[in-house]
Amino acid sequence: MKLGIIGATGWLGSALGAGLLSRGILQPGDLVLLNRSGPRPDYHGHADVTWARDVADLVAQSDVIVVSVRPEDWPGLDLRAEGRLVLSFMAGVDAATLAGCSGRIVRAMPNAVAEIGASYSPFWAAGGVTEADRDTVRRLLSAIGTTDELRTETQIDLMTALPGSGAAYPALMAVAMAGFMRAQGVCEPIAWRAAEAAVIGGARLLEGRITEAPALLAAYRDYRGTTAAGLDAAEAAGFDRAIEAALSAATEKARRMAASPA
Ligand SMILES: NC(=O)C1=CN([C@@H]2O[C@H](COP(=O)(O)OP(=O)(O)OC[C@H]3O[C@@H](n4cnc5c(N)ncnc54)[C@H](O)[C@@H]3O)[C@@H](O)[C@H]2O)C=CC1
Ligand SMILES: O=C(O)[C@@H]1CCC=N1
Repeated sequence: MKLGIIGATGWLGSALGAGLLSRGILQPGDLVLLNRSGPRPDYHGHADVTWARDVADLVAQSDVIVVSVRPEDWPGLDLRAEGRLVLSFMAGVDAATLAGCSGRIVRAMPNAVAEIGASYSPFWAAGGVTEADRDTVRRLLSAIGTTDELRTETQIDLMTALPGSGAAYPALMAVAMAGFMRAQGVCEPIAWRAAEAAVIGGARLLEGRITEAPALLAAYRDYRGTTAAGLDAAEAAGFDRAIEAALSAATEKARRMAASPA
């Protein structure tokens, strides 16, 4: 299978290319790449990939096409992909808009954790996408982590808001936590290490058992110690409401982008 990646040296396109090659899912000769800055002598340690001249050249050489450009760059792309499977990573560009390229459309929502092969990238398939296409999509997405098929396209906007945000909310928490420590006179490196202990160490304890989060919270509350006091104060200050507002705002933004394409 020849895979064309439009935006092959961008954040996600590059992570996908790296994952496909390092995991041996595709060979360098299977990749047809396009970016705006032109061919590079080395693509993740490989010289023998194909660099397309333009979008039409990429389509002509590819069976499957990944669109990994920013949503605002979609209208200028002029993608004509009749008979091809088109896998879009774009937030807020819906299937009705993508249908203009005449390909078989799948939308996936990866995240920046693709960089370390641990993205959760759920996908949704439009009409006309075959079971073989779905297998292809699962195989491609396995290069950057895990996936599930979603039943409705509207859920892509929700996934854009949550897993799509990648490391953003952990980073937001880390900045607030380290900021508190510094404000209390803790030196910079120790403030960051303290935040890392809570954000990364705590997350590692939950890895693979996230459904146990409510039980873990209950255990801290039952302990009736300092953490229980902190949890109560966070809730009283609107922690849940802040998360809800964040996810609602991001989902709404994705929906607005789809409603009025650039
Ligand atoms: N970065 C993230 O965390 C996430 C991004 N996405 C979606 O993935 C898509 C890609 O995002 P990023 O990789 O972050 O963007 P990026 O800006 O890092 O990469 C996009 C690349 O596309 C290239 N490009 C733009 N127009 C082009 C054209 N006409 N021909 C060839 N190359 C072109 C740009 O030069 C750039 O290298 C976006 O649509 C975004 O909504 C989805 C989930 C998470
Ligand atoms: O912030 C963004 O727009 C990108 C797309 C989806 C998640 N991250």
